[in-house]
Amino acid sequence: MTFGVDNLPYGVFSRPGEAPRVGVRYGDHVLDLAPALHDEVFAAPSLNPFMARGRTAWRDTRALIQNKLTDDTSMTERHLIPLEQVRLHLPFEVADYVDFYCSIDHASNIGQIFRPGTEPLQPNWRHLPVGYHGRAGTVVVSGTPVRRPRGQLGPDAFGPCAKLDIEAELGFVVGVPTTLGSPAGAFEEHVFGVTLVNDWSARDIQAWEYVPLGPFLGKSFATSVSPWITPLEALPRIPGRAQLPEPVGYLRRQSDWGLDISLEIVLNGEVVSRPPYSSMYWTPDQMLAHMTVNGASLRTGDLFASGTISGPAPGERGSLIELTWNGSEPLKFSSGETRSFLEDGDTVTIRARAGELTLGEVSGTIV
Ligand SMILES: O=C(O)/C=C/C(=O)CC(=O)CC(=O)O
Ligand SMILES: [Ca+2]
Ligand SMILES: [Mg+2]
Repeated sequence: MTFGVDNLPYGVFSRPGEAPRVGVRYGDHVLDLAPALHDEVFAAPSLNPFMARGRTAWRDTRALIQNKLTDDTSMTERHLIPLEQVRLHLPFEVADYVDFYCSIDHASNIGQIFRPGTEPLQPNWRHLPVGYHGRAGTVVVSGTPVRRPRGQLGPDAFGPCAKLDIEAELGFVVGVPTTLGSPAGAFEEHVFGVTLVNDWSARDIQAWEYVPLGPFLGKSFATSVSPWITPLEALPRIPGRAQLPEPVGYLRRQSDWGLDISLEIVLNGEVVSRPPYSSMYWTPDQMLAHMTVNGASLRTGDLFASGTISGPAPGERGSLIELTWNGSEPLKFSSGETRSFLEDGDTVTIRARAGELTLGEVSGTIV
């Protein structure tokens, strides 16, 4: 089964006229958790109250659901709702949103495109996971239409973005908060699970506005996430890749948090790229350590994303600006159409697998 008992991602769903509540995906059904487990925490319209309970509760709940689905089938069948009957909502209330820049291949490509003739990686890049704070309020669930942004495109140019792009990323969702002034503990004590992210980017707005403070309006108009949060516990882990120079103390890895996740980017029904998460330079435990080393606190519902996932091969790039080399090498489709950047009506879907496990997909159409 595609979404079997080894997977069990969490989401928020409703049927027409019903209040949104928490469920778990099982095959082509959603298990309605509040009545199935007799626990009102799942009657909430977001995962936040459950995520705040912490790792022991996450583990116990997962084991309980697995037992009920395998042993207690008559009981659970009453609470399994076919997916086609439900609407899926934003699964958690997004507290803060941070976006990193952890792919060495993406950073090298973007450096060459935006700063030709200079060293593509900035001097800090191998010493810390570079990131910026994004806009939590414009994180939307998969399926939400994305309106082409307008803005300043240069000194005397204002209008609709002409270089609308995607960024295929993995997002990490925080369950357990910290208090202001104390750095976070172990990664697995705080992070509940992962979601696929499309960090829509207006390259022309970005290129003009972002010096020297970083991305602002070029990325704040919409960020899409998948409706299903895959629990960390379900994901196979691998060692992170070698890092040179060795990172400073607080960034040294304590355990393996590399993830062997294979992504696919689908544009109007055709696969245009296959980015491998295993090629990321900085691992998510390092992102969390960096984000909190100054004493900044975490809140339940914080989302931090990996940054665009690009592998070393041309067919593994996680954005159109890289895949088309800033529009100079347009993509060709079987219909004969070509694309440099997104046009109105285009639909982009990012999907992923971790070994045998399927992750929920994130999709959006430009309007
Ligand atoms: O290096 C630059 O000038 C620009 C970088 C990006 O646009 C990438 C970004 O926002 C972070 C990421 O997704 O990797
Ligand atoms: Ca990004
Ligand atoms: Mg964004």
